Amino acid sequence: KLLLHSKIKSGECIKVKGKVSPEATSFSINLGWDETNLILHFNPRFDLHGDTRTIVCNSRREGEWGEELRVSEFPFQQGEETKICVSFDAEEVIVKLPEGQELKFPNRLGLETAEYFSVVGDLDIKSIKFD
Ligand SMILES: C=CCO[C@@H]1O[C@H](CO)[C@@H](O[C@@H]2O[C@H](CO)[C@H](O)[C@H](OCc3cn(-c4n[nH]c(N)n4)nn3)[C@H]2O)[C@H](O)[C@H]1NC(C)=O
Repeated sequence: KLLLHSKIKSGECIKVKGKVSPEATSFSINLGWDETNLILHFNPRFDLHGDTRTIVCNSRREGEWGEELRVSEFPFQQGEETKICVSFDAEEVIVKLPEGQELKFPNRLGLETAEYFSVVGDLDIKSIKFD
């Protein structure tokens, strides 16, 4: 589990490199103001809550989850290295997936700076870089 509390400005790209656990069920990357106010909950599920090999994205406002968006691509493999880049502005959050695909998710809270970034679950973090 990694937790960062630092001012993250829009336009910066947060690059997470890590290795997915061999028996991974899911991991989450969360960006927002604090744990209960998230502009991005990025949750690849290998096998969780009835989802298999599905990326679930959502927002969270004062602890309440918003409407989930499910993504068709699933460019992750258990036991493999992965690299994900997260950036955002007042309108949207952009997640660059390992093979370069870009996932866009509305910034439902309109946050222009983020103070909270966490990585949770079955991902063994190798590095976090702020580009
Ligand atoms: C079909 C039954 C009712 O719908 C289900 O309702 C579940 C509960 O709300 C949904 O799962 C939540 O979905 C949220 C995003 O919308 C979050 O992913 C939530 O997990 C939050 C979480 C995980 N973790 C965590 N800690 N450690 C690890 N490994 N994970 N900490 N907080 C999940 O428990 C789940 O995605 C949702 N499924 C569907 C298909 O809608």
